[in-house]
Amino acid sequence: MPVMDTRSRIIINDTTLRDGEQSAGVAFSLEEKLAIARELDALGVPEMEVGIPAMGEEERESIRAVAALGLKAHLMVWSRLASADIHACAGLGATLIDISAPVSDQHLRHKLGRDRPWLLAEITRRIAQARDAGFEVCLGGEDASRADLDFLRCVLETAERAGARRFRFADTLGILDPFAVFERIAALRAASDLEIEMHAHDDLGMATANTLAAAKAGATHLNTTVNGLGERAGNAPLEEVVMGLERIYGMRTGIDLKGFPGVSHRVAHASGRPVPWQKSIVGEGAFTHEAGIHIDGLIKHPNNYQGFDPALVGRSHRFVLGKHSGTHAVQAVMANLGIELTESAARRLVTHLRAFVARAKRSPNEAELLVLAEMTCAPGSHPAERNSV
Ligand SMILES: CC(=O)SCCNC(=O)CCNC(=O)[C@H](O)C(C)(C)COP(=O)(O)OP(=O)(O)OC[C@H]1O[C@@H](n2cnc3c(N)ncnc32)[C@H](O)[C@@H]1OP(=O)(O)O
Ligand SMILES: O=C(O)CCC(=O)C(=O)O
Repeated sequence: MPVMDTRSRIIINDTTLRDGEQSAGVAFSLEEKLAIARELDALGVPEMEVGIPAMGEEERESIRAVAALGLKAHLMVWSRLASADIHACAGLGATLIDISAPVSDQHLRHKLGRDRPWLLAEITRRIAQARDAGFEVCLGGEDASRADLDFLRCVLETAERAGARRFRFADTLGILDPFAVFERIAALRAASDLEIEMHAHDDLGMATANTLAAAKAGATHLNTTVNGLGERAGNAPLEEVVMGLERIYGMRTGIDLKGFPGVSHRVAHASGRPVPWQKSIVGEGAFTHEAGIHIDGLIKHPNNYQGFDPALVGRSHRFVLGKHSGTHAVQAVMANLGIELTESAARRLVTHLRAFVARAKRSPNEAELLVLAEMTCAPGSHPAERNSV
């Protein structure tokens, strides 16, 4: 098993503006595209895939506008394995091109109506064309997960000979698991000097794990999208991949983790795809606690119930009271509202809380909590146990 060199730096190639926008029904306005590009650049994302020039003049204009921002990030454009597509990519200000080549027999036969020899010859021709147009070339291996591994080795060899610098391994349908990704990327790593970029989809909920497995097997570049936005079930989320690399493997990506909430909010708003409440890192619930034992543990020492400090990603712990609250949580939350409760008053409040949540199917807000506290401490309900502060 090849061991990843944790001193090397993995390059994030974020494709929110290409595969992210391919999410059904999503269309960024020019202003939204520019704002997302600026924000990703400010976070230190080193590469961005910013669009598909073959789509037409409006798309090309938006790519020119992103390039005109003069960002630090290198810009990539996406192209089919077709002369006209590559031609459309020229002169827009992007330095990198991803030329997408379907590499599985399924796609070759049943999508393009072609065969393997045709593909190898076409790869050579189109990479030469893109190099002549001044591009650094990534050959995109569409449906690489279903491609024959020996043929894939041939594809990489052909691409390298033609002047490509990178091969993108696309798990187009999101069908691999991390062990299979590791094996395939390690095999290609051993066979080729090309940069290797992993492009994962989340159809089986494996996108982040597969992307990290690729990094461990020697991939040099990883595709991400903010919030995991993307085709069907989406792509590997930027925030998860970066945190996984940094926290699990100790690899620095150079990306400002504290900027995740801001860019997540911007992309959720621009795409009209809200972030699920429980979504890791950027979801509202990711650092929200109700369970009594957890809140008691967090009060005693944060490391009891945190895998990493939420401040690292610009977040903080939030305590809510509900069905699963314990007395320590009740005392802590009420103290924040200026009400000191004895343990026995807190116990009675827990009973009121449970009744409230069973009725309302949600946690009480601040005003409702104060009413519950009043009920708990009302005459006949041991008022001596409450000390307003
Ligand atoms: C897995 C991925 O994410 S790949 C990226 C997919 N992204 C998109 O499709 C979004 C943008 N797409 C578009 O705007 C349009 O599909 C366009 C402009 C690219 C093409 O539109 P059209 O010319 O109307 O073709 P249409 O989309 O109907 O069909 C796709 C054509 O591209 C061909 N094609 C598909 N992939 C490739 C490829 N990698 N290389 C060469 N040809 C390809 C198909 O075989 C088909 O060709 P055919 O007409 O000879 O059968
Ligand atoms: O560049 C490529 O070929 C990959 C395209 C893609 O988005 C995918 O296969 O999921």
